[in-house]
Amino acid sequence: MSESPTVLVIDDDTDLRYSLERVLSSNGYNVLAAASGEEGLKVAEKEQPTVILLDNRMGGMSGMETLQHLRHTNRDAMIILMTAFGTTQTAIEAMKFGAFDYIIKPFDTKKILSLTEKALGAYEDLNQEKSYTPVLNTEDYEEGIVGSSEPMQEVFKVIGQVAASDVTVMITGESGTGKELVARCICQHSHRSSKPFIAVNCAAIPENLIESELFGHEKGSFTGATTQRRGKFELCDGGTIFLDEIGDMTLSTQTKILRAIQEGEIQRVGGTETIKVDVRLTAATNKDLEQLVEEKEFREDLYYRLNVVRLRLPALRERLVDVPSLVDFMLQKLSKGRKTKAKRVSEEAMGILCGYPWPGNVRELENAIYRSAVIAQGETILKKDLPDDVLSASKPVDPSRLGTSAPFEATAPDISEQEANGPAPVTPEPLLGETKVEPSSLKDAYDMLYHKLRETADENLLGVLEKEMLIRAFEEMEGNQVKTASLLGITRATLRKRIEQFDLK
Ligand SMILES: Nc1ncnc2c1ncn2[C@@H]1O[C@H](COP(=O)(O)OP(=O)(O)OP(=O)(O)O)[C@@H](O)[C@H]1O
Repeated sequence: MSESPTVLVIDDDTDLRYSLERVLSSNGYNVLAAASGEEGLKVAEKEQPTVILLDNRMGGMSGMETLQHLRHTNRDAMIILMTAFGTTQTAIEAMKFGAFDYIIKPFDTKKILSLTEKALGAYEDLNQEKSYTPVLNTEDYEEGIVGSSEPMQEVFKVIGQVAASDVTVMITGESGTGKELVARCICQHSHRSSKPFIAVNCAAIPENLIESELFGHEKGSFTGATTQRRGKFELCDGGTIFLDEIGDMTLSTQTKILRAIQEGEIQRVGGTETIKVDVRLTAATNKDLEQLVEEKEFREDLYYRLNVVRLRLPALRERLVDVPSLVDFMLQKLSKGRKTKAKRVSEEAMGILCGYPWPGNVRELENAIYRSAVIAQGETILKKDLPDDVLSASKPVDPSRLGTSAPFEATAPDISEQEANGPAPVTPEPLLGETKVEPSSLKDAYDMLYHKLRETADENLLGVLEKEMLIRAFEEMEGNQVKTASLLGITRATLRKRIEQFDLK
């Protein structure tokens, strides 16, 4: 095979074919030509060119048809469709059938050369980049919850411990961490698994409708109640109800929920009949319920009832080690559903995904992977396919260096079991100094510190850091200003200024 990259021109226009051959070969390409789709397919299969310039309008097999055949015989080739009609439909079709790009005729030499160059670059990226091969525990895939990091293993343990009993489980964690997924998993592993699981997002239902949604209503109980309707608690009898965003309910609804779980009884809106229900409750919130209790916005007795077992889901940035398996799981799901053809991620792209703090957690990762898989030209997602916000904010890491524990911070789920009638202790979120897993290197320590600071301070990061360093250095030097200044590498005068500035006297 020739050293120079091979370009195949498929066009039934002899003049254009000839000029393309001339331009491309004088720019160092090894050029092959075919005068029809049928002929082009034969040459392409035999010669496996890197780039194919394909005319859309040809007698016999059309460009679009040829393109579809080529995608089977020449999977990695970069195909540029040449079309005289630049319609949106042609563009969409061409990309849908896996073209690298398309160009509208007539075009100038510079344009076709630069596009060919670009296609060649993409080909090289695709073939030279090693794809990342994660070590996976595919058993998790069947459960639908992926995570081999220490914090997730703790979560799984708690799920196992609580699933068999009927205790109320309160799931906390940032948005997108998988609270609903965990609630479903608890239900699947309980004796209620054959009964309904119903999820209700309390924040998404208007205040005046939430009670009717949960407990049902009698005909004529309010304007619009034209028939009797059963609510979620009744529909869920024998099963598990998941109340998401429970912190968003009015006090009156809270009272009724308390009765439903305490007495196992409900009343439809506008009704007098007491209906027995047997429902296991799981609930979630990303609000500070303790604060709501203090502000009398949330009933204290309900709070304690809900907190029989409390499960805190770690943010994804606390368990970046799970990113490779989550990505693989997501890609498998997508390709099974035939939504995309991407099957893997290049090593470089995986490094970027593992170095991004994912403020929107697994949901954000899911969206990013879906988008990248749609954009990817071949079976491998490359750096260029990743969303801009991920590319710009990521500090790429070597995925294999992430180890088995969380890189930034590992916090065991916040679980506290209590007897049904006793209050559950409220476990505060861990503080900066309470990180349970040692960072494996100084770089990890800086990463961890940086992300912690980003969570707590919106600006003046250096100022916050400086103050903390100063306090610690002072403690170590037992308040000796000369030694502290020398340790910090500043003059005593600067130290005094900082003491005043940070009010440390
Ligand atoms: N560990 C996980 N493994 C696989 N997929 C996950 C995992 N965690 C979350 N997901 C996926 O991420 C998406 C968001 O999860 P889910 O809706 O359960 O989050 P949430 O915490 O309930 O979010 P919100 O607070 O916004 O309601 C879902 O599509 C879910 O399937």
